[in-house]
Order: sequence, then structure tokens, then C-alpha cells
Amino acid sequence: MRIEWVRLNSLEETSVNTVNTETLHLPVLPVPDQAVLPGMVVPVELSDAADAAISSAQAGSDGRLLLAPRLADRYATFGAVATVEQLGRLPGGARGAVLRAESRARIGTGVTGPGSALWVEAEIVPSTTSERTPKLAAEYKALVVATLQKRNAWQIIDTVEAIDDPALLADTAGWAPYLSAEQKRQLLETTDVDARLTVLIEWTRDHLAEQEVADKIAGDVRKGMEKSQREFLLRQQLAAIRKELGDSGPEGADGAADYRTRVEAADLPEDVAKAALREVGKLERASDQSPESGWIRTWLDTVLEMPWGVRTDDRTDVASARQVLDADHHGLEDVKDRIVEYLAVRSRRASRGLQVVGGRGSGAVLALAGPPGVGKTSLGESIARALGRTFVRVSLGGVRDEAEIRGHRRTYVGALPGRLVRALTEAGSMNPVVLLDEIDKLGSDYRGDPSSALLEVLDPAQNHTFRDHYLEFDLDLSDVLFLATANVVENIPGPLLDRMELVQIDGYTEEDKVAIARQHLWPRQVERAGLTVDPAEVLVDDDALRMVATEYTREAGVRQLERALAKLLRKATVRLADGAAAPLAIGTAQLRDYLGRPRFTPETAERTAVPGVATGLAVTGMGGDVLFIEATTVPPADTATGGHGGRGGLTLTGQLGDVMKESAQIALSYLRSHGSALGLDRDALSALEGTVHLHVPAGAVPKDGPSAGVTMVTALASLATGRPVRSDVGMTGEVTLNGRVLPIGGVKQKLLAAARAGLTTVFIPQRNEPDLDDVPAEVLAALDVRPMTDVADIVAAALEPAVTAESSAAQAA
Ligand SMILES: Nc1ncnc2c1ncn2[C@@H]1O[C@H](COP(=O)(O)OP(=O)(O)OP(=O)(O)O)[C@@H](O)[C@H]1O
Repeated sequence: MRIEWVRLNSLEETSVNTVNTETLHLPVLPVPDQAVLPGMVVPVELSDAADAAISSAQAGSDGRLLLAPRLADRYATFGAVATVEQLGRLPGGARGAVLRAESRARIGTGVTGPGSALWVEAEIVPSTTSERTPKLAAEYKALVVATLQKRNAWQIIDTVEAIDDPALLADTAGWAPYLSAEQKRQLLETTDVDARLTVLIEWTRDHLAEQEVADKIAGDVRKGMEKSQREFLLRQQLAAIRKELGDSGPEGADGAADYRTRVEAADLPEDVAKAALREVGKLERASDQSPESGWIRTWLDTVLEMPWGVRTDDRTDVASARQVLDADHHGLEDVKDRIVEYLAVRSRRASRGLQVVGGRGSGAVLALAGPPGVGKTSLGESIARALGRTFVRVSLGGVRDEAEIRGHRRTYVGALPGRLVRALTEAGSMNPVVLLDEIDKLGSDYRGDPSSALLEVLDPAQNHTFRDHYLEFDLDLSDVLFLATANVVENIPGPLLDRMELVQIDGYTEEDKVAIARQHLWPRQVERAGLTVDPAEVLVDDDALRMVATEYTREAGVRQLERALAKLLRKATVRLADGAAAPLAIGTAQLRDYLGRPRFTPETAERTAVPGVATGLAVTGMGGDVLFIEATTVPPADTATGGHGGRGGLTLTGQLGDVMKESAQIALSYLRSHGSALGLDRDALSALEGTVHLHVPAGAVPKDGPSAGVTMVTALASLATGRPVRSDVGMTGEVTLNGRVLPIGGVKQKLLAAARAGLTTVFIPQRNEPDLDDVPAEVLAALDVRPMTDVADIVAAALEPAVTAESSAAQAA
């Protein structure tokens, strides 16, 4: 006999049941991973162990054997006593036996027996019941029937319904597919029927509950599928009907599919493609007429329209970049130098891999600042041309709404993407030059602050994940070259200015203007007028061009000049059409004929002819300009009425800002206290004691700043002494109560304006002397620029000599 080294449960370990028990000696048939309950009929394959058990049983007295659940290292406590119903072939062809389990038996110690099987003591333990049993049985039966109904196992329901014996009913659980082998073994080991039924009721309830949830989910899924199938069918029918009606516009039922192919064919970045496909999905589900489907289409069109994957290769050759800049613009040498340096650094960084892919560190933003018409915008275009990139201009003047930059959220009616996204689409490439025009005219109000959105755009550390509210995905702007233009640097929001590299363009001299007109403006306008340059149909000489620049226009840039030339050429075209012989030659003598009377004649002489008017120099958004400061006294009315003493006040007009008003106060106080040192006699000083009125034309233009200080002192001194200010003199500088002259800004622009206005002597603060390095040589040659430290010296030099009795007599003679 074979000895099995497994631990056998001794009878002593379990309490002996009070009911009648019967102890048998039986061969063991191990059943791994399974438990057979009494009442079950099971087929077994005749393995060695089964064969041994069955033949041992047949060799023993009554042919019964013990089906013992086999655990990992031992047998279970209980098994089932079984008889062999049949021996034969199983459906698969293997030899097998059909066994019928009859009763549960507690497995005891090993004993000896015939054959090669293991023999054990088996104590048959009958099931015990109580008066509660029938009730529990009925409850369980109902539950079992319910599970069977769910599985549509109708025949089995009948069989179960027919079982009256509660113990047998409980043991039918051996068939239940939802119970584990472990649970079934527990049932085998539970001899009390009530206990068996109680656990079974619980397990079956759980199973039914799980079943219900699963059914519900399955039901929902099915319903969803049915709905979409239904919709699909309806759509197909709709498409067929449309086709039949000949009405298959772009809004046809297959629009969504169309978008899907377009999205799949487009070269979209991964996350963009994902977002787009999500929208296509929504479109497929949305009905054609719903407003949502309209929004989705617009969104998809916007996304698909963008130039994904389109990039231009940068021309990195510095020499040819310079050539392009030179060809497009006259002069501006230092500006072009700066631009070329900037481009060289950029391209070197890129070639050294410092510009990480999609990345940071692409450098600051170049900002071109200066008055209108000096070529800021056209320089931007030239930069794009020099690099071989496409160019777009985004005008920021008056933009107050953050959504203009960042786009509207899609829930807005008529939502649009922001200007930058639109600019990319317009540019047709993902790395264009984008010119942010008039960045100093950005506003902000309750609709948000556009400058903060721009900040993100211009920050190389952030702009590779720019998020447009409309698109709702991250956009990489790090390959875009941003440029900015501004008229007034002070108006650029501070944080933005921080990220910019400023290049100042101050304006042109007369000679520059003539050259620009000759080389660029004239040929362009000739062509626009439909005339030819070669052979020339209209000829203009340099003197005429100079006269247009000086007497028909007054500006820092060349925009009015270009307009005047356009006007001139239009008139010339009419004359040619009227039969005038080509070429028409235009010199200074003919200008009046074409352009009417000069609009700007030197006016300083006329303005400063009376005492009390001095010529100052100022900088406005339009560039440098001359401005006249007029002073007059209002005779103290109170002297007539006898009141005396208190000094008169100061009346200021001409829309002066606070700083300028203070300058006027300072000028007056200075003269009142230092007048005698300046050589003002008593009459002159008492003139300043009355009410003084200072006016700065043009009254409608707001003015501010401290740089008119010296001019105010001079105007007041002129008024007090009755000596007019020399008409060829201009001046600028802040003044202190002690008469010191402090430095000011915009020297270059002011000197350009002084030259334009025909002045010859200009007083500037001594500490501004280094600024003269930036001033064109021809301007310095035309002007006598005198750096000063004390306003008294300016007054002395600026006033006409005193008119004495002799000199006036000499004049009269
Ligand atoms: N140095 C120059 N050489 C040739 N053309 C010039 C030069 N400067 C300006 N121009 C021409 O003058 C015209 C006006 O220039 P542009 O529009 O670029 O001025 P802007 O400074 O941008 O003015 P705004 O501040 O009003 O935008 C353009 O046609 C430009 O080509």
C-alpha cells in the first residue's frame, strides 16, 4: 500500500456529534480544488489516484469510497461518501467514472485496507435541522429560483422547485457557478442545515445584487449603443434624402467625417490633433442644426487654417542681411548696426544650440522707438526680408481687452482667437516676424490687462506654451521673432519695456530727407501715379525736394513728405494727360504751382519780435519741435484802489502739466529774487511784482516736463527788461531756484527740430554735452550749440541789446 504523507485529522480534534453516526473504512479519492456535496453526481477522469481508489473500493466490502477535498498540504476535515454509478469513456475519450455523492463524512485517521489506495476512517455525519429550517429553506429556494431565472435556466428551476428536503436543497449549492471551491468546502463542513442555509442566503443575495448592477450597466451600454445606431441610421437616411433632393451643401451629414479626414491628413502637433479629434467626435454626436455644431465647425476651421508644420529657413548670413537693410532704407546707420548685431547674436545662438527646441532663451525683443514716419514699420518688414521670414503686423493701438490678445473663451457668442493666433494664420508660417505696432498705446480697463498677456508672449521662458482661450491648447510661439514699435518710450508698460531692447530712431535731417525722397519716396510715388522713371516723365531737382521737406512739411519723419510728393505727382499726371510735353521739370519755382503756398515758413522772427516771447525746444510723440513761451503782466489793479504790498500771482494757460506749472513758479521766484544780479533795474523788477501771465501755445496740446525752465526765465526776463529775445535762439533745460541749469532728455530730437525751424544758436545744459555725439554732423554744423550751467548766462546771451536813447536815435536817423 502507498503511504501518503499528509496530515490526517484525528477524530478527537472535532467534537463528536450527538446524532447517530456511523464509522466506515473507505479508500480516499482526492479531489483537488473542488468540493463535491451530497446529492451531486459527478464524472471523474480515471487518473492513477482515481483508478487506485475505485479498484480498492471494489476490492473492499461495499464498493463505496471517500471524495476528499485536497488542500495544499492536507485533506479537508470533511469529505463525501460516494458510490460508483458507472465506468466507461468520458466525452473526450478518456476513461472515466460517474460517482454519486451520498452523505458527508468526517475524515478520520488512516487505516489499512486492500488495494493501493489510502484508506481512512470516515464517520458519516447526518445533517441536523430545527423548526426554523423550512422557513430558511423557502427563502433560499426563492433566491435560487431568482438567480436561475436570470440565467434563463428554466428546466433546473423545476428540479429545484421539486426538492422538499432542506438539507438536499442546501447541497444543490454545489452546482452554483457563483460560489468558490472554498465556499463549497465550507458548506461540506457545515452539518447544521440552518447554518448552511443562512450563509447560502447571504451569498446568493450578494450575488443577485452584483448581478443587478452588472445588468444595469450592460443595459445602459446597450441602450447607448442602440441610440447611436439609431442616430447613425437616421443620419444615413437624412444624407440619402438630401442627396435625393440635390441638397448636399458643405453642411451635409458627412461634414463630420470630412473634418475627421482633414484633421488626420493635417500635420498637427500631437496634442493639437488630439484636441481636434475630440471636437470632431463632438461634431459627430451633435445634430447638424444645433448651434454647438456651428461653433465646433468654426473652431475646427480656425485650427485647420493655421499653418501647422510650415516654417521658413532663416537666412543667417549677416552680410546679406545688411544689404537688404541698406537697400530698403537710407541712413539709420546705427539702427542698422544694432539690428545686424541682434540678428547675428540670434543666429549664432541658434547654431550653437542655445535655443533649445521649442525653447527658451531666444533673446529679448527688439523695440523700435521714435516719431511717426521714421520707418519703424518698414524696418520691421526689412528685417523679415533679411531673414527670409514672412511678416505680419499686429496693431496694438487702443487695444484694451485682454481677449484681443488671448482670444475669447469659446462660450462667447462670436468668439474669436486672439490676434497672435490670427497673425500666425495670416503669416502662413509658424515662425514669422510679428511686429507689435504701437505697443505704447496699449490700454487696460475692466476687461483685463492686455499687457500682461503680451508679457507672456514676449517672455522666452513662457512663450513656448502660450495658451489662447479660444484654441484651448498650448501654442509654441518661441520660434516667432517679435519686434515692437512705439512713439513714446515712457508710455510702454514697465514690465514690457524690461523685456525689450530699445532702438531709438529720432528723425531725419534735411539732407536725409532729400536723399530718402530721391532714392525711395519719389520712385515709389512715380510708380503709384502710373508714370515711368526711365524714361523720366517728371523730373524734380534736389532744391525742390528740399523745399517740399522744409516749407511744405514739418515733421521728424518723412510721411507728410511722401504725401506731398504723391500730391505733386498726381497733379503732374493730370498735366501730362492734358497734353503737357514730357518730361515735366519741377524746380523750386514750379512748386507753388503744384502744391500751393508753403505751409511752414520760419516764424521765430515774427513770434519773438515782441519782448516776453522765448523759443523753447520740446519733444512730443511726433518728434522734436519748437515751442514759444509767451509772458505778459497784468497791471496790478489794486495799486489804483490804494491797496499795496502783496505780490501778484501767476496765471498759466496752454494745458500745462503739474511739472511744467512748477517750472513756471520756479522761474518767476528765481527772477524776483535774483533779478538785480541779472542786471534788471527797479522798473524791470517791479514789473514782475504784478500778476504775471505765462502762456504756451498751441493751447489745445497738453504739455508737461521741466525742460522749459530756462525758456520761461528768459521770456520773463525779456518781458521785464523790454528787450526781445533773439529770434535765432532756441533753448532747453531745467532750472533750479538758484538758476542752475539741469540736464534734460531728447537732445537729438530737439536739435533736429531746431535745425528744421531755422534756428542758429541753441542753449543746452552742460551736462547734456555727451548727447551731442549722437547728433548728425550736419546738424551740429548748422547750429551753434552752447552748453550752459547758469541760466543768467543764457538770459544775457539770448536777449537783444538794450535799446538806449542813443541807439534809438541812431536808428531813427
Ligand atoms: N530711412 C528711410 N529710408 C527709406 N524710406 C524710409 C525711411 N524712413 C522711412 N521711410 C519710409 O517712410 C514711410 C513711413 O514709414 P513707416 O510707416 O515705417 O513709419 P513708422 O515709423 O512706422 O510710423 P508710425 O509710428 O506712424 O507707424 C514708409 O513708406 C517708409 O518706407
